[in-house]
Amino acid sequence: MLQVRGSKAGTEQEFTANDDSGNKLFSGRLREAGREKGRLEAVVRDRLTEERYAHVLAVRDCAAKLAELYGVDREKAELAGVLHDYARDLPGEVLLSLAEERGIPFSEIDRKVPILLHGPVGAALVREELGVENPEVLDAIALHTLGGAGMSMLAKIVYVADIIAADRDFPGVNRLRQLAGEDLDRALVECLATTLRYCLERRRLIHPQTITAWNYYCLRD
Ligand SMILES: Nc1ncnc2c1ncn2[C@@H]1O[C@H](COP(=O)(O)OP(=O)(O)O)[C@@H](O)[C@H]1O
Repeated sequence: MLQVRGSKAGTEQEFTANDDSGNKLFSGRLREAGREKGRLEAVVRDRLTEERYAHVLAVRDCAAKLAELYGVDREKAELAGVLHDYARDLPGEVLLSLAEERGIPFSEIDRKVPILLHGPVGAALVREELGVENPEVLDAIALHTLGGAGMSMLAKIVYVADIIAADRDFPGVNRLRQLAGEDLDRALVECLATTLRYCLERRRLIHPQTITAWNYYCLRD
């Protein structure tokens, strides 16, 4: 479990967290977000629908298990898991204007499907609002929907966990879960394939970043 220490000061709380080696992952002042003092989850819960919050907890737990399995820092995996959908319930026009204000690049496809910006915008917001500083955690949040070339182990774990978490239910998910327990890179490729197949079958747009990721990992297979 992510250790987040909170100390009440007026209507704000000071949050800090360290990784397994004691390095600071983040510290920041947050407005008091709920009755569970000191719990980052409460901050996230207030931003999301009930269903989305349940998904976030499932991704956190799945990412923690994968991190243990693959020797990745569990605290970072839990932090990225809890925060990955921080911007997921913001309206499309808000995501676009937040991206524009922060100089986050976006394409014609992002303009058409602005929800695809919730990863990079979420990463920017958790840095600004929660003081999350760890670049690997921020990167994992930014890449969790579209993937990308040269992902870190942490980013791969969060990407895969988002697709195979306990709340997900679609044909083939159990095979992906089994694969994730055996070979993270193969699981990543199969999860990318699942997303691409999903979009193709519905004749949806496909973001080029996911195609870049697909080609990158297929070339390395
Ligand atoms: N690479 C992609 N290109 C285009 N659309 C995508 C891509 N990846 C995901 N999507 C679509 O974007 C929406 C949001 O994705 P995501 O947040 O991962 O889904 P979910 O709501 O299941 O958590 C979904 O409708 C999904 O199908």
